[in-house]
Amino acid sequence: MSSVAAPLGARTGRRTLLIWTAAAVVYLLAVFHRSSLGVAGLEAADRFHIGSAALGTFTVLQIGVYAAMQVPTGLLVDRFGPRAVLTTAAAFMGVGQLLFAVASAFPLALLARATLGMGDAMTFVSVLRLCAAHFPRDRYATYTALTAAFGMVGNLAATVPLTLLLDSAGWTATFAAAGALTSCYALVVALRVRDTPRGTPAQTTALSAREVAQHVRAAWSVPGTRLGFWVHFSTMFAPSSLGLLWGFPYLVQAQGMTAAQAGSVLSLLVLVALVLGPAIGELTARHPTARLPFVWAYLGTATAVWAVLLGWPGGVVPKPLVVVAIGLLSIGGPASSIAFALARDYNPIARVGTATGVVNVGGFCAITVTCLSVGVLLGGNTADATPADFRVAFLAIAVLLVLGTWRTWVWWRRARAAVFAARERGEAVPVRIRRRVFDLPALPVAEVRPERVA
Ligand SMILES: N[C@@H](Cc1c[nH]cn1)C(=O)NCC(=O)O
Repeated sequence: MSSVAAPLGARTGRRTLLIWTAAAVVYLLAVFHRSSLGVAGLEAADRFHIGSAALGTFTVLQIGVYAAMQVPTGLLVDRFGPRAVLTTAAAFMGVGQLLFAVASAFPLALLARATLGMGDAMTFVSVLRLCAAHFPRDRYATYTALTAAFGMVGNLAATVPLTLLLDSAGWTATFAAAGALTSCYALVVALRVRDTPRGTPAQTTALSAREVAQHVRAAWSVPGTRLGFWVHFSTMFAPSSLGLLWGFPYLVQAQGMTAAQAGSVLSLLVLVALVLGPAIGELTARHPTARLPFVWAYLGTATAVWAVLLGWPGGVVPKPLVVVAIGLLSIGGPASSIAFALARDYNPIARVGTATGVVNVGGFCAITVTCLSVGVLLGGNTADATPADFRVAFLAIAVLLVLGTWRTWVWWRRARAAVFAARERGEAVPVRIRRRVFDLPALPVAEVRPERVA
């Protein structure tokens, strides 16, 4: 299958940038809606008469729905194109938020958040599929990172601006306005977004039920996709789990910070990602061979950070060290975007949506497992948890980090072996790498099917 994306080194036109911006705004809205409970948590507890455990259910449900929807989303976007899926995503998020605005009972509110989660789930993969079609391969990492930066802006909008709106306009008006605006934006997407550059054919494929399974299997069996899955798994879950659920109680209850201090420290997760993300995207776009060394540097740093946080006697760490630790962990968000460049590089364009969905499952599975495990290990009563309790509960993060690092190592070596084998067959490979002492011995050529390496 050939790629009809723009050629390498091609200039990006104004029209392409407008199409991408219209699509990336949907992701900005998705992250805004996703994060909106962060500042509305106390009000939600009051409104739905629920405690902190039930409040956590909102987050776990939303992230669980998101993870479960990634492969279906990838398939949908490969079948119908990003415009149709993004339009549906904006409509889902709008309806979900409108429902949340008027819900006064917990079950209805859960349904609203699940609807929102469905829309959210359809967004990022669609925007990246659009990037793959509109930008040359050597700009993909840059636009992936810039798309992620739009998300960070959405996250920021869900902090102080949303707090002010909630304070002045109240729950129903605020969420109804956010929902209505998002529903209307679905129209903008339908009218403005184009799946492919002008003059190029559609890149969608209709598949039978049997072919759907083959399509997913084909994406999953590519060593580059599998490496992306584990890179995403290992890098993104810690900063996201802290930002979405456990960071605030950890900083307040285990580290003795005030609510305001904890909020400021957690805002580092967004600010560092916003500033460093595009720089990391540009660096890895220019130097694809730096992708995995960067991931290893992050994983080494994260291991050291957790060793300090969890190994500190008594569990109460000096505050400046906590700030540095959170700052370093926040690099995991931008580092996780490297995983999408791997999916893009090692899959044909018609399968990039599905491969991106597969990769995105990695991080969100790890976030779901972390959020649930930490809650279970804390014993359900977060309000009474001590620093020692948090140390035990956060061991779940250490376990997932070790698992993710090990699998990344395994699939890195396999992906490199596949690249060497493809090169020996005279095929074009996306990165120029040299054999190292840690590389696997050369695979028999028959073990690496041609379509595994683009
Ligand atoms: N790579 C992340 C996004 C990110 C980048 N910088 C900080 N976070 C990702 O996988 N996003 C998917 C999503 O739907 O948010």
